[in-house]
Amino acid sequence: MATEQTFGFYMPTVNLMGVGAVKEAGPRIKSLGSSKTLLVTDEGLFKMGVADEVAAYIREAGVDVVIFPGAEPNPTDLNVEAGLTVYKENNCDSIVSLGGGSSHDCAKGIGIVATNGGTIHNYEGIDQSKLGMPPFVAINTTSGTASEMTRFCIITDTSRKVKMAIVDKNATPTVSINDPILTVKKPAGLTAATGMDALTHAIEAYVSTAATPVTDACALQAIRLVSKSLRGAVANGDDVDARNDMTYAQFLAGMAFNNASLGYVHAIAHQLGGIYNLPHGVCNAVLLPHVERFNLVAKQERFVDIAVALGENVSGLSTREAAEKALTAIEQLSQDLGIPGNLQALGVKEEDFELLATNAMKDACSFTNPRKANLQDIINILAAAYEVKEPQKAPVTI
Ligand SMILES: NC(=O)c1ccc[n+]([C@@H]2O[C@H](COP(=O)([O-])OP(=O)(O)OC[C@H]3O[C@@H](n4cnc5c(N)ncnc54)[C@H](O)[C@@H]3O)[C@@H](O)[C@H]2O)c1
Ligand SMILES: [Fe+2]
Repeated sequence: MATEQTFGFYMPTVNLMGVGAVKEAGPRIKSLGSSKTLLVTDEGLFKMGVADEVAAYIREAGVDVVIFPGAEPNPTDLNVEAGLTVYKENNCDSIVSLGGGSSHDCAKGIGIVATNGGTIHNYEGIDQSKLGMPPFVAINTTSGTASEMTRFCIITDTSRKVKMAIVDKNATPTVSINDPILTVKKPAGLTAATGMDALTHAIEAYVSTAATPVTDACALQAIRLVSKSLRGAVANGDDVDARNDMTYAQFLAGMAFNNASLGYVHAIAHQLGGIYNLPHGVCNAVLLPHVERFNLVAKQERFVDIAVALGENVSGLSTREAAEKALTAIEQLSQDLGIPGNLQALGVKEEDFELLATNAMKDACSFTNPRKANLQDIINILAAAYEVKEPQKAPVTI
């Protein structure tokens, strides 16, 4: 008889998509009862003037704004502390995050500690907080992490050099906003990296031990959209149709992994981010074919579905041959996008493999990987991903 297990489905209450959606930020935060909001963003978007533009929409709606541009890429516990101080000193009563995963996760960290107290380290793991965050509108600009709609919050513990995975229903924003126009200025390298992050979310969710028919539908459509439009979005950033497809792809992938969770790609990538501060999407892209080669025996039929969703012709092939097509399609996509071919090119050191593997096995994302690995298996995956292959001609700058 099957073991009892309940599957939930989490996402924000309201999710706004499409050209012009960003203008809704003001009315939405106002309607949540706010009179003064903390706008959490990163330095890059602040310097580009995007934060001021969004602040103007919020002020137009009659809500005061304090901008905190202190979310660093791979945001840290120190960023959360600094943002929390600004939130409290200014008596803010809500949060708006603007940016990619780093801004949203930093903002979630601020929100969780603002209502629950303590420090962000207290909330590592699954559902460790008691209270919901303040009213929270998340505006996405990267089409990758889907953090604007997930209950995941990834914060680097600077003393341990570990990315803490905080998976908490209370970390879900109240409203998510995806306006493809905000993604048009993304450079090709960032588009490639964040797009591969979205693909990794979809694939890890599809082969996860917690997948359901609902998450499967989201994951497969996300993979189809990435296959259709990621190359185009990287080749021509002004292609709004490709950008729009990628906002839906990353959102659908978010719906999938927010509920089915992830696997060893993310569990290992979090450690690479924590130790070397590397871009999250690039780490995932390099690890993805190697982890899924390890996973192949666990879910062969599912890899056939992935191959088909990636546009591969599998007719006449055995299940095993067709499943392999998923791996070659992933590698071909990475190569077309100019993603670095191996971990060595990213500056990863072989002497760190054991520490990386040990910490990856403790990461909350590892629990739903379809094939159980021991320490040596993870070290072997790292070693395979480390090997030198053809150097890539980058649009990806790391
Ligand atoms: N919470 C989640 O569900 C979740 C899921 C996956 C990854 N993550 C985390 O998210 C982080 C990565 O986030 P990310 O990949 O979205 O990137 P990011 O937020 O770190 O941003 C990277 C850079 O892109 C710039 N940028 C952002 N939007 C831009 C735009 N439209 N035009 C030009 N430049 C732009 C930023 O200024 C920044 O310098 C990592 O810390 C990762 O661990 C979180
Ligand atoms: Fe990710």
